[in-house]
Amino acid sequence: MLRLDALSVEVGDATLVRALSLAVGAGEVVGLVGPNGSGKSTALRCVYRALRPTGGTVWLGERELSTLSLRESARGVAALTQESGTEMDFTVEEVVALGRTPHLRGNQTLGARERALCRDAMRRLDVAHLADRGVLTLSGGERQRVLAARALVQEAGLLVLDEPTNHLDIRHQVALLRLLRDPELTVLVVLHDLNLAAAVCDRIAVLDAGALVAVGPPAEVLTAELVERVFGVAATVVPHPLTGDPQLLYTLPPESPGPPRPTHRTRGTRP
Ligand SMILES: Nc1ncnc2c1ncn2[C@@H]1O[C@H](COP(=O)(O)OP(=O)(O)OP(=O)(O)O)[C@@H](O)[C@H]1O
Repeated sequence: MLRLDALSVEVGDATLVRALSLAVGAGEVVGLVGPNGSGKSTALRCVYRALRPTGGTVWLGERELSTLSLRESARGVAALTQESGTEMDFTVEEVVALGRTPHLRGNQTLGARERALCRDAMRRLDVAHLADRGVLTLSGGERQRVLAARALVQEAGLLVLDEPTNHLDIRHQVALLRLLRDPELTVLVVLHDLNLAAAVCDRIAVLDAGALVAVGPPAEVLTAELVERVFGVAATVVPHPLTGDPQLLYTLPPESPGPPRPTHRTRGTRP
C-alpha cells in the first residue's frame, strides 16, 4: 500500500534520512520510533508531501506519489501531524468537515452521508460535545482530537500520524490508538512511547541518525539491547501479562557525581 524505496533527504551537508526502505501493507499499523532528531518527522513529511525527498521514491499502491495531483494524494493520504494546526477561528464541526474537502467539487456542500460521517468521527474522538466551539478556545488535547477526527473523515487509504498522542491524557491516548486498529486503515505512526507502540503496532521500524536500524514485530525489535544501543537507556523488557506484548520498564540511573552542590545556608547563619 505504502512503499518507501531508498528515501533520502539531504539538506546542505546534512543527511536527515538515509536510503530508507520501508513498506506498510494494507491494513497494517507500522510504528516509526527513534531518538529525537533521528529523522522520523522528516520521513513522514515526504509521505504527506510537505517535503520533497532528495532521493528515492514514495509509492502509494502502484503509483508514485509525486505523479499524483494534490487532490489525488489528499484522497490517498490523511495526515495528523505537528503541522496540522488550525490557526483560523472555525468551529470544531467546520474543522472536521474540512477533512472532506478532497472529495468535494467547487462549492459543493456536504451530503447526509458525509455529515453523518463527521458526526460519527466526532463521537469516536469524544469531541461531539464541542461541535459548536471555536477551535481556538480548545485545550491542546481537545484540539488534537478534533484534528484526528478531521483526518479520519478524509477516508484516505493511508493514515500517517506524527506523535498523535501528544497532549492527550491516557484515556484518550488509548482510545485514539484503538481507532488505528481498524482493518480498513493502513497506518504509519510516529510514537515516542515504546510501550504504546508495542501495543498498537504490527511492526515497528527504528530510525537512528536517519537510517533504519531495525524493523519487525514489536517482540523482535524492542529488546533491551536495541533500546540501550539506540536510545542509550537501560530497560528491562517484560511480556505484558495479558497480551504478551513487550513492555519496557525503566529505572532512573544514579545521579552522576557532578560538581559539589552549594551548601544550604540557613537563616541567621550568614557569615
Ligand atoms: N531544514 C532543515 N535543515 C537542517 N536540519 C534540519 C532541517 N529540518 C530538520 N532538520 C534536522 O534533521 C533532524 C531530523 O529531524 P526530524 O524532525 O525528522 O527528527 P525526529 O526524529 O522527528 O525528532 P523528534 O523526535 O525530536 O520529533 C534534526 O536534527 C533536525 O534538527
